[in-house]
Amino acid sequence: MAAIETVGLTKQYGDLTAVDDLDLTIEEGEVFGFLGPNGAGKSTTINMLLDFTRPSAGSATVLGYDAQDEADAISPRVGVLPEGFDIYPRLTGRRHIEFAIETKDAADDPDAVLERVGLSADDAARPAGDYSKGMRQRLATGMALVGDPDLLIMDEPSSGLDPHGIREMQELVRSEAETGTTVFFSSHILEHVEAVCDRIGVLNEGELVAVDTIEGLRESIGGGGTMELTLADSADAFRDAVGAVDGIADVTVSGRTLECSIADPAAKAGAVIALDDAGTTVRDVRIEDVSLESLFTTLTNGGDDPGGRSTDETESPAAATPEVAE
Ligand SMILES: Nc1ncnc2c1ncn2[C@@H]1O[C@H](COP(=O)(O)OP(=O)(O)OP(=O)(O)O)[C@@H](O)[C@H]1O
Repeated sequence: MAAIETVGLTKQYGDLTAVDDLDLTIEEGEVFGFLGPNGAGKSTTINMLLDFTRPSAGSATVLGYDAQDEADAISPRVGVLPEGFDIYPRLTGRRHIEFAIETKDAADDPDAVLERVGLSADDAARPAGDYSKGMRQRLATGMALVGDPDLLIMDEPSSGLDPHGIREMQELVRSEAETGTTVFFSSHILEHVEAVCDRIGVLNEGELVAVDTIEGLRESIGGGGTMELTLADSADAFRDAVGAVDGIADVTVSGRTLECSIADPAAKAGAVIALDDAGTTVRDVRIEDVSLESLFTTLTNGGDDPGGRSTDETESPAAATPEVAE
């Protein structure tokens, strides 16, 4: 059974198609990164999965249940970290966790949950209204983890976290996945997605423009990346030998160094062999894969332009705020 499956899922706001005919399957136990520039439709998709907003067309199942007709069966098994999570300012962190435990009728130990998300006993005793953004994010994550959900849906989980917190979040996501939890998280911070996801889907202007592993995506846009080879001899005499290798393009020479663009990952070994055959010794090799940043830019035509879309934005509800069913 797929953890999430959408078929032709579409959301229209007036003339704006926020999510356009989305077909997506996420398997159980997978860590899936849902990537896209601002306004791409990530939160709208999440809101439809959680029945916070109704699709204009298409359907979705979550943990085998229809996201709209059987939402009551889904919610106890899903942990949600909404974008822009609203805290109750006067309640302590601990009380928030206790509240989540009561609501989900779970048996978690609040202290264990707080520890898991890196909130100390002192922090937990303070009103959440005094928390920093990162502490609020930790608290929201703790609330999402209550009840050992089968599916974690996280909207921008690293928002507000410092580098240490981001690493902890990544470890937490991986350890949840190791226990069989499916993790679906949206982000536009590419490195975070790269660090933890089995696969990513890239949404652009409401349309799914790619779904693959990061490696697969790199290959699909032509491998990419560069290789720098430092030789024992002056590199100029070996430019042609390496340039003749299939999958190597744009060779530039500087002293004993050759820098090659890689169009096919298999060309890396081929280049080293060709240089050896040509009679020189390769002293050092540095490979730089195409960055996820440039991959993202390629897939989203710049990535920073939610424009081209209608501007009749009214409100963009956070996942925490269910929209009145239309
Ligand atoms: N309630 C609403 N009414 C009108 N338009 C909306 C509403 N909610 C979202 N939209 C529009 O739908 C599009 C997708 O928004 P969404 O919040 O899903 O994007 P996102 O990918 O989550 O963006 P971000 O990364 O900035 O959070 C945007 O153009 C947004 O303005």
